[in-house]
Amino acid sequence: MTGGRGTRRGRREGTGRPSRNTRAHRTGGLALWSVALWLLAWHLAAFALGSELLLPAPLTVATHLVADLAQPSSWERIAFSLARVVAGFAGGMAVAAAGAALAARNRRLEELFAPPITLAKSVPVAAITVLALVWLRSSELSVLVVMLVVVPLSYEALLAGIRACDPRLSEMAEVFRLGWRRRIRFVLFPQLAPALSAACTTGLGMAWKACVAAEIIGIPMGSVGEAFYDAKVHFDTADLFAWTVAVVALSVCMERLLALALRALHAAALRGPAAARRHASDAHRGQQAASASGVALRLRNVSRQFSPSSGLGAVSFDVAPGRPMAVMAPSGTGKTTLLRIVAGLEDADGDVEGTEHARISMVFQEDRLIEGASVLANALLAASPRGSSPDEAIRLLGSLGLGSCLDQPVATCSGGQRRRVALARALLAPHEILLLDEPFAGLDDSARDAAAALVSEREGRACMLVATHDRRDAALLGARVVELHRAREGRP
Ligand SMILES: Nc1ncnc2c1ncn2[C@@H]1O[C@H](COP(=O)(O)OP(=O)(O)OP(=O)(O)O)[C@@H](O)[C@H]1O
Repeated sequence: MTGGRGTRRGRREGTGRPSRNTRAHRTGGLALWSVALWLLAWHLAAFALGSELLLPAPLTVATHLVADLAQPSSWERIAFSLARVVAGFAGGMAVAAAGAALAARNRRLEELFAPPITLAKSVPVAAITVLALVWLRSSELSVLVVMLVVVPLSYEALLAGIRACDPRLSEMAEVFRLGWRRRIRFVLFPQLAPALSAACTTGLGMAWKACVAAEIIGIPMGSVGEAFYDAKVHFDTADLFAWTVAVVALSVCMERLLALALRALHAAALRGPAAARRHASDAHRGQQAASASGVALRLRNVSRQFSPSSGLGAVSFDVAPGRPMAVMAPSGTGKTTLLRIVAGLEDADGDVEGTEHARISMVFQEDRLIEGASVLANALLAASPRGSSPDEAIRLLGSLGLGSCLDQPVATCSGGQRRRVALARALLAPHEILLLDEPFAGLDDSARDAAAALVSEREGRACMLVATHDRRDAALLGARVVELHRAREGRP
């Protein structure tokens, strides 16, 4: 069995202090020694120049900064500009997210958005600011300028992120009919998190730059930009540097806070249904996921031609509830294609009856798990809150030999463990039709026997269709066998 290996890996991942590499990664490479070295270089340069007007020393700047921050009016300035940065950033992110979601669905919309995005990317901040001054008061100006800087950056990062999402996970969500909350939380958000994080951090850094630049031009009263302007006209270079340091510190702090918040949100999202374990009731004990079925699956002349030499040849058979059917054929004959047709993921010629009102559950050819989520959260992903309880999931996972790694992220599980998680998810999802594509691939003999026994015991009333290369699987599940034939040109 492979459980031990996975558990050890899980312990490595799950506990202990972060490694040096992780810590360096989390600080974004801003190591203390490096900052100290650059401060020293600044100090030496200021000493060599010997002119406070041209380049004040770091200590002088620090003194000015402390003096500035001791005045309540400085905090009012910071609050004024911060509010505009936050408003522009939030508005920009919202516009970018909506635009990217629309553009990802429709190429025409992407083409429509391309010119304004290119324009917003290439027009200088100063030009936008001067133009915007024609329409807006200087106090509102920075919100618009920040938005115009944040939108193109975030739009492109988010669009690339959406495009990189795994369509196989979307199919999984479709087959299990996951509600929109679970889709966003488990399918979309974990995949988009890196793009979202990149968009947020670069967007926020640019937001401060754009806001201060707009304020230096528009000079709204009581803003950070006005402080910059005042320092400039009074040749107070030290004050200019002090405000620059304040803005950089604010920008970096906000960036870090946002990254932390996103990481926490990501972790919380993936904890998912497993958290419900604490509140599990025993009310559902012994209840089976498969509903009383009565559904019969009828296939008549079902075929799918992908090319003259590949696809599924015409096939007709019935699957009655409680009478499993195994489709067997050499590799490339169309077993997966047939299961995908029944699941509604593939168009086909011929008739498929019995799926219209039936709920379908499936073990896909690939595991299609939510990588960052735990074994238990994955198993419960498609379970109905009113159907399978966390207690039932824990018992089922225990029967499959996964009792010791319930909280382990599936990304750290072995191939055989992952296969059993995918099987548990399919068994716990409410269904009348169960489609199993090579369900025991990667399992050793004893794990295969145990898994097959569990499936037979639980699925007494479901319509079960299994694709396999192996006659033993059919025998273990007590399934009748239907042989498939390869599609031939001109003869489906
Ligand atoms: N979307 C597709 N576009 C083009 N050809 C496809 C597509 N899906 C499957 N095929 C082709 O159809 C044939 C049947 O594929 P399928 O995956 O259904 O076979 P299989 O019997 O499940 O094979 P295996 O046992 O290796 O998984 C293959 O030749 C495959 O290349």
